[in-house]
Amino acid sequence: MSQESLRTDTDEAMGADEDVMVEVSNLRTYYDEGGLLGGNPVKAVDGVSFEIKRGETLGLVGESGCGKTTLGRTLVQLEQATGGEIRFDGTDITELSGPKLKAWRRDAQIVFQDPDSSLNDRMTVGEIVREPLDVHDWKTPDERRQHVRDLLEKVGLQREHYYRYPHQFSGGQRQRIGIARTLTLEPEFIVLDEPVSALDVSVQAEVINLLEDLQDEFGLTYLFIAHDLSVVRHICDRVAVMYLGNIMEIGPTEELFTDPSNPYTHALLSAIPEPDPTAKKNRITLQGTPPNPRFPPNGCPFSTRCPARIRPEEYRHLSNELWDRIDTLREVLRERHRADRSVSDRIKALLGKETRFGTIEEIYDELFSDVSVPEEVQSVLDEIAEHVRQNDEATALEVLAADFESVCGSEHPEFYPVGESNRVSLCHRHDDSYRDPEPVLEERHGYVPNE
Ligand SMILES: Nc1ncnc2c1ncn2[C@@H]1O[C@H](COP(=O)(O)OP(=O)(O)OP(=O)(O)O)[C@@H](O)[C@H]1O
Repeated sequence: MSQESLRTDTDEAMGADEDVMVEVSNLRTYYDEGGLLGGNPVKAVDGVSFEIKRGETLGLVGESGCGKTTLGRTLVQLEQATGGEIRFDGTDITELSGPKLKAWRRDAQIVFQDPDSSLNDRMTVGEIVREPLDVHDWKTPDERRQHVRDLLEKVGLQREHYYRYPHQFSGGQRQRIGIARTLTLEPEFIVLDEPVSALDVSVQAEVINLLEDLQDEFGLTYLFIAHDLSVVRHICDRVAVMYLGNIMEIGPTEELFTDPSNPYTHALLSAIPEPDPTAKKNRITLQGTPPNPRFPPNGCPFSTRCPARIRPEEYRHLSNELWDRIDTLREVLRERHRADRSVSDRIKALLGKETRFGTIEEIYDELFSDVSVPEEVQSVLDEIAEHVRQNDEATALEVLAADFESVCGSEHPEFYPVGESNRVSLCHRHDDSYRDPEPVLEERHGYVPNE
């Protein structure tokens, strides 16, 4: 489905007259692009599109390093977008500069995870909270002081705290100071980047309640970045699930939690710890770690770890175990292909001596010695081994892809409408030509959603 038809469908599902505040289209934020050494940039945010409605809280979840902070920082222009658009009430803010950018910055603020590192210990609380007003030359000094004292009260501190220093406060109180500072210029939109993760569990709920109260009082719109899925479920109206710079699924919170569609959402939700330690947990265990965002896989971003990856029809009879080993071989070859061999490794390889890479025989011994490998698979493995012996991992990967690859490894999926509200999910399995993720997850991993 194209982005355009996706938008139309989603608009219909959500009610086209909803008041959209932020519209993000095909946004990319790359680091180290065109650096001195050239090479591949870090694709921290790699083409995301979504909307945030006025007054709502959109949650952003995903494993560490998937690009959540970069996306949040790009939305408030602390990071420069590499491509795409961010429209706030229709204006593309990636195009703003100079006084126009400065004026817009009043409307969008960010609360950081760690109140300790975001507050200057040599300034009084009053100076910290007042600073944005000074920068923007807001009204008179007297009115600024008055406004700051009012704000301290609003965030649950006292007016007298104006002359104290941050180190005189607890972690929860320091986060309240940070929140007061973001409110000084009366923003409409706030990115909350893991605002309670650094706090004691006992004060997390208080700060969450404060954020909810402030949202009601000032009509704020939030992007709420979090690791803790139970907090997200409590506070967010909708949730976006991110993996390797992409949004994999986005939709209303309760629906997404009770009826996930994307294999990655299934995996993420199945990893939530069970409150009852004796309960049998129905889990999907993801192998390995996410790929390096400098070298995202071709095709679907989740393809290298997907527990529901589509397999080529002609090899459907192979056992799950053998498929796991073939998938591992692909990852080993990808690693070897990317790894920069040291000079001494190159010399050793040229002299026919052992290098840290190990031989293909050792790898095959590890992977395939205890599984039954049919002849047609063995002949492909032999061909792959021959290329690896010539240090030609690129051709080895091509041979592997030609035989064992499916659409997941070759084509970037499109968004498909799923669930009751037509929320969207990025997965080839939503195409009618393939089986849905759920029966495949059950067959391969014994995983039954919501069991
Ligand atoms: N300034 C930078 N220069 C180069 N790479 C960066 C920079 N900042 C982040 N990255 C990389 O971009 C990717 C996304 O990082 P980001 O911090 O946005 O992820 P995240 O999902 O917020 O992670 P976490 O949950 O651990 O905070 C990571 O691979 C990270 O190493």
